[in-house]
Amino acid sequence: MMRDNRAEKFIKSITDRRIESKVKFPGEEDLSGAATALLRLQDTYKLDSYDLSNGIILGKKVGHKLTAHDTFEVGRAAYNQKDYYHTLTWMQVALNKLENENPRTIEEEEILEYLAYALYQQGNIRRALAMTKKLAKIAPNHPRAKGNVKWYEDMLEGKEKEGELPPIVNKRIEDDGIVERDAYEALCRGEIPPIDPKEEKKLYCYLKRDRPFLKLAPIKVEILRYEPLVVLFKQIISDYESEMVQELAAPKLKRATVQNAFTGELETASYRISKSAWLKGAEHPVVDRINKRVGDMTNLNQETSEELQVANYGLGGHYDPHFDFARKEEVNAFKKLATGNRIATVLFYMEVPEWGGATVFNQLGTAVFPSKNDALFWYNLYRSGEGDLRTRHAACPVLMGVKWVIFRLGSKIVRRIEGIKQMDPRTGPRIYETMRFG
Ligand SMILES: O=C(O)CCC(=O)C(=O)O
Ligand SMILES: [Fe+2]
Repeated sequence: MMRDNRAEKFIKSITDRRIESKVKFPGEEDLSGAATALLRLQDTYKLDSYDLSNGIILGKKVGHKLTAHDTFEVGRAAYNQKDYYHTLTWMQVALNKLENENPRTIEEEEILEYLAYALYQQGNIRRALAMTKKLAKIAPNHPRAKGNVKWYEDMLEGKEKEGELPPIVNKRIEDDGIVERDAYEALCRGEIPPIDPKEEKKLYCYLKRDRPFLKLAPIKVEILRYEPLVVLFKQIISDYESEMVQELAAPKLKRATVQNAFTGELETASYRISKSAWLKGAEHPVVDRINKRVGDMTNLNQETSEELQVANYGLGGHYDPHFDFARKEEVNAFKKLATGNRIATVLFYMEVPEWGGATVFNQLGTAVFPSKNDALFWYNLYRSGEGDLRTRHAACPVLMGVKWVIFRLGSKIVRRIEGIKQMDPRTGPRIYETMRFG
C-alpha cells in the first residue's frame, strides 16, 4: 500500500480530462478575477483592506489570512486595471504584513516599486520619491529605482522639502463607468432612503385566489412598491423543488454572458459574474410545474415566456445595474429574443447568501434582500411596450455564502388574461387583447 501512489492516478485522471478540455486549471484571468472580486466587495460593503487580508469581514473572523504575497497580488491586479486607489491600499497592507513574516513570501523591493508608483499616481509625489529612495537603498542594482528617483526629483523641481511628509491622499476613482455607483452600493448595504409614509400606507399583503387552482392553494403576495409595480410572492417554491432545480442545472452551469449592444454578440463581462443554465419544461416535472406556477402568480400567458434560467452566484458574484428589456438601439436584441421584448421578470430566490446579494432597483431606491423560496416580480415595460427606465436594477455582490436564483422572462406577444388584478393599479380588472410590441 505504501508503494501505491494514489496521487499518480489522480493526476493522470486530471491530465486526461484536461486533454479533453473538461478540467481547466486556474489561469491569469482567474487570479485577476478573484482579486477584482475582493476589491468589489471591499468597495460595496466598505470593508477595510487590512481586515479583509486577515480574513475578517464586518468584525467576524470568517476566512483565511492572506500572506504578504497574496496581498501583493491583489494590489497588482488593481494596478493592472490602472486602479491606483486600491493598488495603494493593498500594497501598504502587503508591506505591513511583510514586516511580521518569517520566512518572507515576497521581496520588499517588489512591493515598494508598485507602492511608489501608486503613491505618485494618487498625487503623493514626495512620498513616491521617499519610497523610491528606500527602494534604491535596499536594492542598489534595481533596474529602475535610480532613474525613478531622478524622475520624481525633476517633477518636484527642487521643491522637495525636508521634514514631515504630507499625509497620504488616496481618492477612489470617480468615473468607472457606473454613474449611479454610490447610490447603488448604499442600497446594497441596506442604506435605503426613507419611504414617504403616505406611500407606505398603500402597501399591503393579500392571498391571491383569482384562478381556479388558487381557490385551493392561494398564493401569498406582498406588494413592495407601485409605479413601477414590484411584488414578492412568499413561499412560492418548496425546498424539494429548489433542490431539484439546482441538481438539474448544476451540470449545465456555464459562465453567464451579456449581449454586446454594438455587435449583438454574447460575451463574458466583468459587470456580470455568475454561472447560469437554461432548463426546459420537458426536462423534469418540477420545471414544468414552476413554469405553470408563474402563470398562476402573474396571470400572464406563458406561451411566449423564455425558458427557466438558473443562476448561481459565488463569492463576489454580481450583476451591475442593467435593464432586462432590450432597447431599440441594441443590435439583434429582438432577433435573439425571438418572441420580442421582455415584458416582466420573475426571480425566485432558491438559496440565499448569508450576507450581500440583494436585488436593488437603483433608480427607485428599492432594495430587496433575498428570502428563501420567495419570488420577486416586476414589469419591465409600460403597457405601450416601451421599456420602463425606472426598472433599472442590479444584483449586489455576494459577500458571504452562495446565491441561487431562477428567473423567467415573459415576452412580447402577451395576452394579459386579467392583468394582476389586485396588484397592478394600471391594469384593473380589464381583459387585454393580444399585444404586439417592437
Ligand atoms: O440575481 C438578482 O438578484 C438579479 C438578477 C438579474 O437581474 C438578472 O439576471 O437579470
Ligand atoms: Fe436583471
